[in-house]
Amino acid sequence: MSVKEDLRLKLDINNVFAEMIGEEHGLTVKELEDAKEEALRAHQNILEAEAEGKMGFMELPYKQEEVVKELKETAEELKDKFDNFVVLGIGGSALGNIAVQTAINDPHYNLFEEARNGYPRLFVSDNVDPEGTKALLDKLDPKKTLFNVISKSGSTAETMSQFLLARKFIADAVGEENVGEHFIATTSKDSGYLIEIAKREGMKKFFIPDNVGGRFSVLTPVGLLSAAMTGVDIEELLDGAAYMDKICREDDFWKNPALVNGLIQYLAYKKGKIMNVMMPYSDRLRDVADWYRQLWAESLGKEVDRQGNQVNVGPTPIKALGATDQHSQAQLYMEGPFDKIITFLEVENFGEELEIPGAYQDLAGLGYLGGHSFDELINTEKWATELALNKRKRMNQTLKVPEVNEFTLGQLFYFFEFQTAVTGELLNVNAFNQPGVELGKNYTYGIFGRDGYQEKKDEFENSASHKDDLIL
Ligand SMILES: O=P(O)(O)OC[C@H]1O[C@H](O)[C@H](O)[C@@H](O)[C@@H]1O
Repeated sequence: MSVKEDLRLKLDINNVFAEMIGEEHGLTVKELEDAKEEALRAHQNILEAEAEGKMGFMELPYKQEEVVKELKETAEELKDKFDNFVVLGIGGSALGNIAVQTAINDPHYNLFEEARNGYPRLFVSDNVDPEGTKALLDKLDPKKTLFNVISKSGSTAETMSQFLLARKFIADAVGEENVGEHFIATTSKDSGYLIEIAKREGMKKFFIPDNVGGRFSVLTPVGLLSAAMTGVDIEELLDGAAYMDKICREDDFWKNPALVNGLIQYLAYKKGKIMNVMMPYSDRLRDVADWYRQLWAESLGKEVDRQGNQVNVGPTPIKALGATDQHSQAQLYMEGPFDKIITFLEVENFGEELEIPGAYQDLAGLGYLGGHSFDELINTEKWATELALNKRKRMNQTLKVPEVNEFTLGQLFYFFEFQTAVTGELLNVNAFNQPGVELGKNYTYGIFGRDGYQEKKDEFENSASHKDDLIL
């Protein structure tokens, strides 16, 4: 067995079957068998769309040699020049960066980390809360700070507002003429304002392929630059994705976990499991669940199907963290409505063997802990939760991650992206647009636009939908 085989993700779907959790709430193997042709058709459609150049995310593991070289050179050149590397982006232009950072560099990654191993500190600023935004700038020495503005559209209000502020912050410190050296733009090659600005200011630029949507873009320079700047092995990330891609191309249904799971998710949804919980038992995978939430929600939550019929479909993704949320969410998952399918992410080997010291042997309810290790404890808690869910007839399954590293993380990203495409096909929706979000963006623009902000705000507040609001 090669080293890479040792690192292959394993999907354990036993606990979705009726034999395990009961006729009424589970799926039967026959149901999957009967529907497997639908999944294979979905698979075929995806491969055909890929051949037409419409599935950009599937090209990423293979077609980025030049980009990877440039990313690595850039990181090598700039990592010593700057103490701080700040990503300005939102949604698909932020969540992947955070997920990589938490998984590979620091399981407790947050905005205020210390510098490590000669790499700059990474900050990801993905909101426009005035206090948070100001607090971040207060932490930075502008002369030692490099911003990476990420926006595929190049016009997202939150990101561009942050950019305008960051630009002034830098210009005030180093002068207008040097602004460009403190910014890298990651955007579409030829649409939107960011590319125009990048050219004007002489910024370094990286591009997001047109056929890769924001939420599928973690393995483009969107996610790869901050990874490279902080010492993550980006080639291993892409190798992991390529390895999973091969598995996802398998046209024997039962050998293709993305097909099997895409179909399970679809059938579960049809059976009323409209809530989709992702629960890693691992701090490192905490933000993968957050990244997945956007992927699943924006891809599958749709008003119309491919033929334009109103359908209003979409499972609601929920993120949880084991064991923490056993003490917050588990009660609902165990006894609440039968409307959930839970996916656990289980890590087989943690990087740390931490023993629980033995003491108080005379106290039976405590003495049993000593001598075990924390990795035994967290996984035992996961197994116990799984058993309790089975006893309550709750559909659940486990994706086993041999260990968390770049190669397995690349597999995880790719697996979920492919599975999302499959479930989108089965739901007969376009998994690659987000018209609902665009409407909100347009309203922001309409209200916030240059002229008459106050009048428009008053009009909005007095509009019919707000008139009857209860004022506390
Ligand atoms: O990268 P940008 O164009 O700035 O887009 C950032 C985000 O904007 C919207 O909210 C879209 O629905 C997301 O899919 C996207 O990731």
